[in-house]
Amino acid sequence: MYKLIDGKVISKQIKDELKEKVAGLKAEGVEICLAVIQVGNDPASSVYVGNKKKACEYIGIGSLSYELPEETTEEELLALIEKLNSDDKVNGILVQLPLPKHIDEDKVIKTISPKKDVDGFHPMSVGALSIGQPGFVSCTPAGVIQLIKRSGIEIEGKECVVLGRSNIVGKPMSMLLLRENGTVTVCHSRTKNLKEVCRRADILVVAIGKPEMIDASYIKEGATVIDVGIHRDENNKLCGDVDFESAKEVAGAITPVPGGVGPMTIAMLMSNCVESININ
Ligand SMILES: NC(=O)C1=CN([C@@H]2O[C@H](COP(=O)(O)OP(=O)(O)OC[C@H]3O[C@@H](n4cnc5c(N)ncnc54)[C@H](OP(=O)(O)O)[C@@H]3O)[C@@H](O)[C@H]2O)C=CC1
Ligand SMILES: Nc1nc(=O)c2c([nH]1)NC[C@@H]1CN(c3ccc(C(=O)N[C@@H](CCC(=O)O)C(=O)O)cc3)C=[N+]21
Repeated sequence: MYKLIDGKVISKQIKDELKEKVAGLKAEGVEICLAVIQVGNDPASSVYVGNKKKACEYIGIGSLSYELPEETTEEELLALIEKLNSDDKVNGILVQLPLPKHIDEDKVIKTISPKKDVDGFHPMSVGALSIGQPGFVSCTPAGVIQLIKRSGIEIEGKECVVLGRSNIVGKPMSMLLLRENGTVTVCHSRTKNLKEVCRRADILVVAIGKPEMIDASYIKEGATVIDVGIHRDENNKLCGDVDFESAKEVAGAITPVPGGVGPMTIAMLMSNCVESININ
């Protein structure tokens, strides 16, 4: 029998803890504010941005929303970020990705002040994470760690396999598991014997962006399986990178999609916003 790791329940716990903290800060006259920028109107991005605004309201964090047209130039976007960087009332800045092709994402990420980088994507934040210094940690991998820990699963000494090496999920995920004293292997599209490597994992984190690719044959009996992937089919139904129905037969614990990692990403974004007062 597998244990379902419920991201809705765990993210609610985290948001309730933050809500209490924010109320305490308000009583001391400290207000927190997140600025969210969306360029264009990709429907998936609009859902995420909407969820972020709802979470801010629930916790008591102020939010400023900038919905810019698809044709916005890179210069215009950078100018807005600079303005928000120097606005003392703004604690965190989030630019929803992906951006339209004519805008250089790396340049945008680098322009956000590391003090307001609540996504944890700035090279300074990533560097700080890799050498164990304080800084913002990317929300999705931070959420995965919370899911594992709050489910009572130990990471220390475990064989952890991360499937995917992107800058926003796979790489920071491997750094965080290492920080928790896991023994970490990172796999990617050039990995040989992928199945065999995955089957060594006590903890398997999947972030490859391939709908339901990972079935039971990749999973060791009793392993913890965390599915970061999120895909929407033509009927608007969501699925992950893991074939849940197959995987649940061998996994010891597993996250669903939806209701797994997704809600945690937002809870950790809120956590980073609250953290930002210690950085400013
Ligand atoms: N729930 C949430 O909050 C979030 C969910 N996501 C979802 O997570 C998934 C991953 O996102 P992201 O990291 O941005 O994706 P990317 O496409 O940036 O990276 C995918 C990674 O998987 C590797 N990969 C792809 N195909 C294979 C394969 N067949 N075998 C082995 N490795 C493979 C790639 O290898 P290589 O480097 O060699 O190309 C790459 O490292 C997506 O479904 C995305 O939608 C992302 C962010 C947040
Ligand atoms: N600057 C930036 N930061 C991000 O953190 C960022 C981003 N850009 N671009 C896109 C990805 C993806 N992402 C998700 C957030 C919430 C859910 C989420 O709430 N998912 C719900 C379902 C929501 C739905 O119905 O679609 C769930 O899995 O249960 C999913 C994915 C953040 N990302």
